[in-house]
Amino acid sequence: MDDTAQRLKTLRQTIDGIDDQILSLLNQRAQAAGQIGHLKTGVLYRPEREAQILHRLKEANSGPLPGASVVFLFREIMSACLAYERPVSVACLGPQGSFSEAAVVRHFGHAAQRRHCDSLGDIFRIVEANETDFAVVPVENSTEGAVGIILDQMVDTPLQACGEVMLPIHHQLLVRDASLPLSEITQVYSHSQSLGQCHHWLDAHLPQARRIPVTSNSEAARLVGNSSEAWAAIAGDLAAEPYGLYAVARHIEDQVDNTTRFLVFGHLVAQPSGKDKTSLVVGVENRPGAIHALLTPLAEEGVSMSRLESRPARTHLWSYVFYIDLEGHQSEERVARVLQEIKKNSIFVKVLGSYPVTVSI
Ligand SMILES: O=C(O)C(=O)C[C@]1(C(=O)O)C=C[C@@H](O)C=C1
Repeated sequence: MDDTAQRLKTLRQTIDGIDDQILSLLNQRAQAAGQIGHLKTGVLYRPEREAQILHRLKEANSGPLPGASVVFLFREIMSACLAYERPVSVACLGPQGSFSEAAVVRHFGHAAQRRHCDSLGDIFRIVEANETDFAVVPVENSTEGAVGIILDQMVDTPLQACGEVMLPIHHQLLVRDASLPLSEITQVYSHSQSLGQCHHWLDAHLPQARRIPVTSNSEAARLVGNSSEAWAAIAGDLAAEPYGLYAVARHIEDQVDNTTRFLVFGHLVAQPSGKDKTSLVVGVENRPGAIHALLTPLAEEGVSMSRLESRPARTHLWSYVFYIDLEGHQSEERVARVLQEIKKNSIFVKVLGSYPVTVSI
């Protein structure tokens, strides 16, 4: 055996020894999680605890593994431990291969059981009926803005927002026959948001193709996979393989940092994690200075606002509701005082929930 082969053998023995230790520790961890599970009632998932664990390990990490890998690995470890206690079930826009499914996996790990829904309209209903523990829904995209139908449903649902997910969105042009020239594609299918996010690329490369919006990107991939027409779908990587499609153009989104923010909804009220956000919907009178009065308490209490979005109220013509994200948990005194003041200056307030800020990877 030469010198290199000997060194390889020794290093692999070292790795085998480490793997044995990791395996034993993982099983000890799963057992501890199982014991915690016996002390709880109802849903076992605890978003604030998971966020604290990920923040702590990311900060404690001295490398050489990057922080993103540490977060990814421990997310999966917690996912497996939670599944050992009892698997969590999550509704998302489907079919298989959607960005919503990618958001579920990014937040809950691969052990989460996914329930694919045909339309955004079904998703809240499924969780409200206790058919799944949680729902993950898209609320805004960095290129296309708010997802209106979800904003409207957030006002009506009795569910609580208990988590957020930031997902980088990279679009691929998917076809059944990889030799099909782009100039022969007659129709391109995708969710309307995704068609909007690839608008310039489509103008430049597929000017002849009709753009057809469907309920989700993965539904577009499914349609194209089932047809022998010269059609294409715009969807993410996850949607290619299940429907026998090939990516003939990659990263076709107009903005390189295209990101979608999702919220997690469930019956659970997330406890403070130390780094939280609170989302609310507020209706104000249509009078001069109403918004100013609404926002003044934020400045006075030093509470930052990370989002302010207006949307027509469906009850009166030309009146608006505002979607506001505040930094902090509603149980913090200064946030509670701000909410009190906002209530005084508005027609109605609905606190959608407080939840840990997404742990970036
Ligand atoms: O600490 C708990 O409450 C646990 O159930 C353990 C654990 C973990 O694996 O660390 C598992 C699932 C929860 O979502 C949070 C944490």
